[in-house]
Amino acid sequence: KQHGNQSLPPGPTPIPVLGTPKYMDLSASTKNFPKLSQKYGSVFTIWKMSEPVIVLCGYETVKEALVNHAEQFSERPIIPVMDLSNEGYGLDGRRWRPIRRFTMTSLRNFGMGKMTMEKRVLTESKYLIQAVSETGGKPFNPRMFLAMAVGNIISSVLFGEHFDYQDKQLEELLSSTSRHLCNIVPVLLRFSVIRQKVVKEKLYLQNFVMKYIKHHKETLKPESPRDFIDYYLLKIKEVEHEMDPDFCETSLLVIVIGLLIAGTDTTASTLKFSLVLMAHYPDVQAKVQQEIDKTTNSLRPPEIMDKPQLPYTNAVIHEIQRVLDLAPTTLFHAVTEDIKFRGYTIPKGTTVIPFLSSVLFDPSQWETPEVFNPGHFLDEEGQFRTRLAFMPFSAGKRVCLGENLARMELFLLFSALLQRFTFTLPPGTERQNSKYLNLNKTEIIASGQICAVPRSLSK
Ligand code: HEM
Repeated sequence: KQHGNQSLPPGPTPIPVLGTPKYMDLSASTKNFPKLSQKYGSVFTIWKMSEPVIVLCGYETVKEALVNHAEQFSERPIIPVMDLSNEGYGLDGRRWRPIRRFTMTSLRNFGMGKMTMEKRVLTESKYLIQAVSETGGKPFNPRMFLAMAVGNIISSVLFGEHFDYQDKQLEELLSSTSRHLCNIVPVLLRFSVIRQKVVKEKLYLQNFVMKYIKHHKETLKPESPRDFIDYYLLKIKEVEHEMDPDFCETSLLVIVIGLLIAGTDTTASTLKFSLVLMAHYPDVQAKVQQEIDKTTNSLRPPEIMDKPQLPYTNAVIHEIQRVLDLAPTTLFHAVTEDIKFRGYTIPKGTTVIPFLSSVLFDPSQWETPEVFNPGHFLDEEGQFRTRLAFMPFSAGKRVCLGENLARMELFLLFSALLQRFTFTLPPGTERQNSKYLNLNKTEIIASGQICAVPRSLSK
């Protein structure tokens, strides 16, 4: 197809002005994109009105773009909802590079010191276990508890706050962040998002976070930063002599809100899906429990240092993330300059969609792509093996900034819960196969119920 005098990848013919609206409906992308890819190949063009949008399919293609041409594919198109009030500072704004670098380093620093990230997660897992045990084995939807646990972890990291599970503030915060994320991650599209509402939620989040920034400024001790806001405030002081510093209170506010939105519902939904899946696959669950019992001797919750002794558990968590495919079209990318890719020309600024589903289900990469199979991540000796096509966090310069935290949360919370409880389907509910589970993810995450039957820990 000709766009100007350059050759774009092929694709369905756009309707003048409207483009290809059918294919811009991302909630249908898992259905539509494979068909388009079959017809036009692993790189094709769809149209958002009169703007071309390039879709990348399959492990080889996505890797070639995001990893081999990482720099060129590292830009973001402007997402109006996100751009509303961030004044160019957000992680998708013009100034993302230094802010992203700083944020990653500070999150990594929480791996050290008194209150390590692991300790924060382990502390929270106790509250979660308590809340789950109070359901007394009766059917319940664990979604809210999981969101509260994960919300508490990120708020402890960002501003040192732990909320009680009954606290209305936490509930408000969670529903606010979750409605925001729905705009971005189609599998989480449960609520109809009205623009006005988004603006209101944003204001709520702004006021909420501003209160903490104010309090932190008043109580900051430069020699002992307590959390992310403290680190950031110190950085602001360090660069305040600069003419137009990237680090200022506006960018702090934008980043903290961004982290709250990106860091809560993603992990909580993955955990929710994990528990329901375990109820549908009792053999897998029993094997995980056996491995955990053997390693921890039934007494203490699993820790990160146990991971090498828990290859099966680790494989199960990876396989859950693969089949969940939480962000099928990830966040949009854009190219930094005119580039040649696979014989085509993609003009500077063009939106690019790396279609992660097509990587996580790529038949050339997975033995049984459509089937839940922890064996994908195990070698012949039953040891854990990484797979290059495991990209639920995407890849390259824009790979999920919270990947380490998310993986730590998934491992610690999932294994702590399975150590204490056996998750079963409510009486009268039938077990389902991979196909059903694949087709009903949104429903399962939103409203699926399970029972948590306490296990008797021997010794
Ligand atoms: C299971 C949990 C999670 C999944 C599956 C996930 C997945 C993703 C994906 C696919 C992207 C887009 C990458 C791209 O553009 O190619 C992303 C971006 C991002 N994630 Fe996550 N994420 C998770 C948890 C978290 C957590 C816990 C945090 C916060 C601490 C977080 C913070 C972010 C941020 C800030 C970005 C934007 C990065 C940038 O634009 O430079 N995520 N995530």
